[in-house]
Amino acid sequence: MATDVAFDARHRGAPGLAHGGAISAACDDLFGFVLYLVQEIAVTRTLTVNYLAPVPLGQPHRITARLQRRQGRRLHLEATGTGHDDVTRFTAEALFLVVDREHFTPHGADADVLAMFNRPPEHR
Ligand SMILES: CCCCCCCCCCCCCC(=O)SCCNC(=O)CCNC(=O)[C@H](O)C(C)(C)COP(=O)(O)OP(=O)(O)OC[C@H]1O[C@@H](n2cnc3c(N)ncnc32)[C@H](O)[C@@H]1OP(=O)(O)O
Repeated sequence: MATDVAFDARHRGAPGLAHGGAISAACDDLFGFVLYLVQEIAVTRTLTVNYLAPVPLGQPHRITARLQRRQGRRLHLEATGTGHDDVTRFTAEALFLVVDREHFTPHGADADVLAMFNRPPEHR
């Protein structure tokens, strides 16, 4: 699974650079899309981002994510963020835990929860 993202002024941390939280969110979000490929309902338990180099605003980066291994309910995912200049500026590792649909039903409208399992959400 891959996405191209160019962080912009909304994601600014230090002047001219993307905030680490925005980078982390982008990785977590893409991991959520990997779940559609592996056909598992799961949520993030841990997320570790390795910030290897500053990420300039306005420069497209390709984030690729994949399931690295599975161990029972535990899904180990990994991601890499690389600029068009071939510089890898961040990587991420996450542990997702498989949950039942009931994990979501107390919090969202039934139709919204059902729709989430039928198709990926609109890309934001
Ligand atoms: C079909 C396609 C559908 C796709 C759509 C999907 C939905 C999309 C959603 C989009 C999402 C997008 C992303 C988002 O934004 S997800 C949003 C952010 N995440 C959350 O809100 C999750 C909040 N946390 C929880 O709800 C609970 O903690 C969960 C449900 C995760 C686990 O609570 P639960 O009570 O169930 O489990 P447990 O605590 O007994 O642990 C279970 C097992 O795991 C082992 N363990 C725990 N920690 C670690 C660790 N650090 N290293 C190694 N192992 C660890 C633990 O020892 C145990 O092992 P075992 O004893 O069983 O052997």
